Amino acid sequence: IIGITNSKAENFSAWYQEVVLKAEMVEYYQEISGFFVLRPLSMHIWNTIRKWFQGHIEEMGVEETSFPMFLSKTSLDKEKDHVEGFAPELAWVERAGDKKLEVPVAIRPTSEAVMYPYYSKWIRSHRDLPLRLNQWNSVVRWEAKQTTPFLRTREFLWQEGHTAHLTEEMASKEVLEILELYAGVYEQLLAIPVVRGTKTENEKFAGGYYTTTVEGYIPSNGRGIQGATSHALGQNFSKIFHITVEDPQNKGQHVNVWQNSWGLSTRVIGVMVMVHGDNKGLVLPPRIAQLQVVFVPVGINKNTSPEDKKKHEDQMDEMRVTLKKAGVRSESDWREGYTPAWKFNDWEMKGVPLRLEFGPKDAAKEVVSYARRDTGEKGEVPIADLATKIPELLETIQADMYKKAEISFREHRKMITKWDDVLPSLDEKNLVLIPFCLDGKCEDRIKELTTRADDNRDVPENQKVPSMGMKSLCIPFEQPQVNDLVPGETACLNPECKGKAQKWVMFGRSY
Ligand SMILES: O=C1CCCN[C@@H]1CCCn1cnc2cc(F)c(Cl)cc2c1=O
Ligand SMILES: [Mg+2]
Repeated sequence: IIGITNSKAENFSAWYQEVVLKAEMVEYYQEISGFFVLRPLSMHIWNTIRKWFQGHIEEMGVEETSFPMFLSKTSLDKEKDHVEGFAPELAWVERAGDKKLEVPVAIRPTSEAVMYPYYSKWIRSHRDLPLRLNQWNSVVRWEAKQTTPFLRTREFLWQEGHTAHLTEEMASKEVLEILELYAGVYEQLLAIPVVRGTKTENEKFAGGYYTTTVEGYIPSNGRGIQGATSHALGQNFSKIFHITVEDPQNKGQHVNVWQNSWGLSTRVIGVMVMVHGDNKGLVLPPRIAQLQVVFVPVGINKNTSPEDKKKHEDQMDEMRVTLKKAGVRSESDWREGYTPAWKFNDWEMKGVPLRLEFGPKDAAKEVVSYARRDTGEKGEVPIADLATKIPELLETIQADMYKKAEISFREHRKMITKWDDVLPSLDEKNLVLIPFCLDGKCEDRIKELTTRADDNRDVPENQKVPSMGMKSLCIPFEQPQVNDLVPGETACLNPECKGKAQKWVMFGRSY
């Protein structure tokens, strides 16, 4: 059979793996586990994101760089306090050919330690600021947990931006500008809504000052997922790596620069698959679809005369030219020996946003019949109107996909003011907004209190209720304007906590 055999609702992880394989997005790298091949469909999505993001950061004055992919042990030891937690993820090269390396080198898991010694060398005067460099590369983190395509892989493509500023204000302004671009990648390109906020102390980048984040929501299992992060590093790294400039305000004094670092990875593709995919397979938002429209000839068979077939082909080619001029990426599927129905399934599995069926009856009426991949809605478009109606239809599909995901996310963000309502709400696939004291120990306890003893043993796979506890996802910039939380007065929701709530914090089971 072609098509997806796993049901998204019944077995989400099996469904996901089947979709990314059958839609020809990835291949498992059989030789070494945790690594994957990105195939053209995925690379088109990544390159569309890259072009969009690159255009925007160039406007901001960010320049591109490329640093070596290896870290020396010495430079890693400089920041050993924050590296220690990550040590198990580091991949090392100990030998070249049959020669042992004097000093083993690590493959970059991120590039702070590679880049910042050179920031120290290049940044002398405040006129060298702001220094803003970004690199598009891949990094390796030898994950111990189960890997899965796009979402958790031992190597992934990303961009990592690293900037240095004279003042905290200039740095913090950029942190938010970049975060807004990350939100744009999700909301403008991938039709996925995200909540913008700040990470709590427990969840932020330990080496940094504060972390801002865009958080996504996966309706199938009600879990939150970190979309991308934009960190203010404060002066932490400029102290470690001695990146200073002479203070223009008072000569002779040296100040440590204020730094940011920000990253978005191919994880975004996995989020898109999970949010929009269905039981027929991938559903691609038109703006990132390599193939936006596929023409499938119908009503053509062995009884069709050669001249009629030729005429039909010419008409379809003409329509494709019209669409190309209108900026629409389309193909015709003239594969021999496959029925239209087979072709419909195949293109639906690959997520093509819009199918145009064209047969002799359509030709006689001078129309083409369409079928939307997101809703299945069918209709007709006069051939004469293709150049305007098809781009409009694609934009409608893009907007409707976003709207559907936005409603689903909004309806599954619940403000909770009674502790006993938390678990039932999580079990209904919600994220929760709770009055929280912001204390890291309290957060640890909340995770424990919401971890269900694994009494799922005898429950069939698709009824298994996740037993994982809830983590904080972010402190949303947009705080609910209700008087259920008076900062410093309302109690923290954790029944064991004596503290006072400071903020509404979004918690949930998460990736
Ligand atoms: O998230 C970003 C955006 C782009 C630039 N970097 C930051 C922070 C990265 C944190 N992080 C994340 N993972 C790591 C894994 C490691 F093995 C080591 Cl040694 C360090 C880290 C580590 O610092
Ligand atoms: Mg990690």
